[in-house]
Amino acid sequence: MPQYVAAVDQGTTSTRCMIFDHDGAVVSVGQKEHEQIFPRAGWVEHDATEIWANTREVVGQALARGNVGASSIVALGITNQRETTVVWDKHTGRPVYNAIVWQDTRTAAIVDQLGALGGGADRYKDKVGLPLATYFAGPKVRWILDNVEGAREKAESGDLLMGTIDSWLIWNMTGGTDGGLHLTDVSNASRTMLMDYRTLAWDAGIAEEMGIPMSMLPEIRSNSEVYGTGRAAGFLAGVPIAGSLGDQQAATFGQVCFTKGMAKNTYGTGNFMLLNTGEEAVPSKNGLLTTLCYQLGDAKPVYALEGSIAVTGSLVQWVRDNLGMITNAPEIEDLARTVDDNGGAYFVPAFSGLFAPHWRSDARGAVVGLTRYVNKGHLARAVLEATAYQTREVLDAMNADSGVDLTELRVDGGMVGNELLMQFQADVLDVPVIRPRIAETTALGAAYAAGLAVGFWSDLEELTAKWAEDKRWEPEMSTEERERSYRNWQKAVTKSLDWVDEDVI
Ligand SMILES: Nc1ncnc2c1ncn2[C@@H]1O[C@H](COP(=O)(O)OP(=O)(O)O)[C@@H](O)[C@H]1O
Ligand SMILES: O=P(O)(O)OC[C@H](O)CO
Repeated sequence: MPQYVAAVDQGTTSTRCMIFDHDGAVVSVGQKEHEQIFPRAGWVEHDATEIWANTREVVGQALARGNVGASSIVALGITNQRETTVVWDKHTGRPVYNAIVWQDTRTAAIVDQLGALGGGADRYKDKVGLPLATYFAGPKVRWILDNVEGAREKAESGDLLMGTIDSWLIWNMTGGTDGGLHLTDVSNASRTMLMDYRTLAWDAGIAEEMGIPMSMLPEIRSNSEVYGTGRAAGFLAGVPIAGSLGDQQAATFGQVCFTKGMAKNTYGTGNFMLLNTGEEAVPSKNGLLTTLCYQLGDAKPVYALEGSIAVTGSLVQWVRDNLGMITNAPEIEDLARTVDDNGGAYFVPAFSGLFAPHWRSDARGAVVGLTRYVNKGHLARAVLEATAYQTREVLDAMNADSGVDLTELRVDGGMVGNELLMQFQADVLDVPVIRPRIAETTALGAAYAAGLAVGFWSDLEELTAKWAEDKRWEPEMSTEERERSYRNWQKAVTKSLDWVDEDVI
């Protein structure tokens, strides 16, 4: 009987289940979008209960579409939108508040207060590798405990659990209120601001400063080991849950960036470039994050430098949903191809402030360079170019921090189907951009981690041999044009800064 590995990819916009065979080929897919909740400007929430229901549904869809029985699944891997935070009651299994999403900026005041204790944005950076920013999970827990009636008392009496989405799903999959396992993995834990990246243990001092009782925190485990088995009704009963990675680390794993100096860039809701720095954690001087890349069982952890960009594909969604300029995301390419250039317009999508390499929560979106000449086509170009320019900022920081001069960039994610963007990206970076044959690298990476843990695949060499190039874009732009347009982008960024103050929501 053929055997398979399943992966659940719980992303910002949708939840997917993908079933892979031994060659790493996709056998079937189930997918469902969930509601994006925007209660106020800058706030972004998900219903964690809906996410768990969707997870069960898409697993059922994938099994049915592939005509695969649960008994043929040798392992399940999980990968997830990172930093998005759930706090739930361990007796009822109900979240006390919606999940606060990674893009949400409501913790700006908490973050400022913590920085004011000394050290500013760098207060915890030496320990956790991250600047104080609204992006990360710890301050989101603090906000829930401060703002949801009764939550702090319950947390202090040990009745509440916190987790990123991996923890929430694993707890539910393994039985929930009936003995569900409360754990997370090193990659997700490294996004909380609560884990010391050297010891891979929670830092009690930081948790205390953030007002988070240690009893809420999950146990930290490696990315590839059998954590437990599926126990929830109707959910892969008895299947080993054997891999868990944050989605960007999973994509790095799926792109087989197993060697120091290899990097990938994922183009989804946001963009995330990760460079494998080997067993050495490299502190950043240029606005990048020092983060866990992966740890396989008892092996030494592998670290990464990461450039996180908050808004890339979600700008295309915004153009579709809020402006109605297009009816689906790929149409932006057709619109952009109606003109030859951006007509002088630059779009800085600082909807959640600016992440790497700026970390400016006071920034907000700006379109500059407008004249009566600019039309919809030019704006569509400016929207796509924003992704490429933000990636250039991150790549420059990556080269400066690591001393590695990247000679090519492996790409994946929903936006890499956009050929115009991929060519412009190669032009702006002046390095070739390469798309792999299996573009679903996030789910693949989680499947690889789970399959390795149960011996379905033997080692990293076997996985490396499965990677194959699909398409490559070579730089074509003149140096003069590249640098001229990039200077304009940098000027546009300055116009988005210093916008939020007490009068501006
Ligand atoms: N052809 C395209 N051109 C531009 N953007 C696209 C295209 N196809 C998808 N996108 C964008 O990519 C994102 C979806 O990518 P995906 O990797 O599925 O995201 P996530 O994992 O973050 O949910 C959406 O934000 C969408 O707007
Ligand atoms: O769900 P994605 O693919 O947009 O990824 C979100 C990131 O993990 C946020 O850090």
